[in-house]
Amino acid sequence: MKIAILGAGAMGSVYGAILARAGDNDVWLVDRWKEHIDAIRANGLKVTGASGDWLSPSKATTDPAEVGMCELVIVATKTRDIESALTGARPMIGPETLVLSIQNGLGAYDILVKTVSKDRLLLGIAGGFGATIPTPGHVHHNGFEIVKIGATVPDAQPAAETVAKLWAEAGFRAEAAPDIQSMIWSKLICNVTYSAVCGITGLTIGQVMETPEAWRVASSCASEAFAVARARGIALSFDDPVAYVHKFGSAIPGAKPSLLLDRLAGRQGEIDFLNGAVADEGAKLGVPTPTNAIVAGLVRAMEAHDMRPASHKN
Ligand SMILES: NC(=O)C1=CN([C@@H]2O[C@H](COP(=O)(O)OP(=O)(O)OC[C@H]3O[C@@H](n4cnc5c(N)ncnc54)[C@H](OP(=O)(O)O)[C@@H]3O)[C@@H](O)[C@H]2O)C=CC1
Ligand SMILES: CC(C)(CO)C(=O)C(=O)O
Repeated sequence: MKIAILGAGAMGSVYGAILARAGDNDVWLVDRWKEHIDAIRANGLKVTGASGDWLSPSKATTDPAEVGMCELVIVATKTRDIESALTGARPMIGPETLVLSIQNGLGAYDILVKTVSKDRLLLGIAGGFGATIPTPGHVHHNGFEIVKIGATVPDAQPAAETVAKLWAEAGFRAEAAPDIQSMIWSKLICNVTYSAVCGITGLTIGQVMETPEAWRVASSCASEAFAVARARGIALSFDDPVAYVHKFGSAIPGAKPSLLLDRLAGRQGEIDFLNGAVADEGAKLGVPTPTNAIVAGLVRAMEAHDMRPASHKN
């Protein structure tokens, strides 16, 4: 299958590398980060971490016109960049192209449906990867846990199953998700546990779990998000959110959530789609979310002053 990864940062690079390794796929990494793309074009994409240490044969470009029409475009930008990335990606997207978008948090769907027809739109989650780009041309991932792919309308469910099979054949633990709300909220509960607390303190996921004061705040974020999901009528496969997020974190203790990586790099993170979104949903439904509201406020204050967590012992 001809596939473009639109936004080949930390996660997009992992997706592209592994899909390209499968052999049958013609995979392009497309990103506006020239240094990263130039490094891949010159030396290949170096992958280290949970899938081993290896060199991926993915092709890479900053120009969607060089790629041309694709059968599948995987959007792996941050949520706030989806719209502009899709606008620039027009040469890769025709009437038959499937668009699979994989972001953490709430908000991607509302942006995507403005430009992608629902019968070609798939949403996904990737859980337990903890990916970073240590240097241009090199992606590292702490884990290799789960990928779920779902349709937003029943007509697109067969496409979700075909695409999930393609990912599984490439080596991902991937499956089609019959209920995308459940898929999105289950992952959101994990993200809001760690994103803001790590982003504020600079601690890794494992360090938050080991530090009682940090863990109290993190698990309170999880419990509040679980209560909001319940109030929204989201079907979840677990009853104990704290045990659920503890198991999630235990698989990637060394990982730094992307919100922390963004803070360390002085970039705006996804707080509005994570803890901020839980607080907004809670306010609409009358479910108290004081911890999520406070940590979201602190992250926004840090972003406003470009405050970065101090370095700490690992
Ligand atoms: N990192 C992780 O471990 C995980 C992240 N996620 C989620 O996956 C999504 C992606 O995260 P992550 O990979 O960490 O993010 P990154 O910031 O590492 O990667 C996103 C890439 O998209 C690029 N981009 C933005 N806009 C465009 C555009 N218009 N055209 C081309 N490229 C563009 C960015 O460039 P630039 O830097 O210039 O903005 C960046 O290189 C997020 O929603 C995140 O929450 C999910 C699971 C795990
Ligand atoms: C690392 C983390 C928790 C946030 O970016 C993540 O979403 C994942 O790897 O599943």
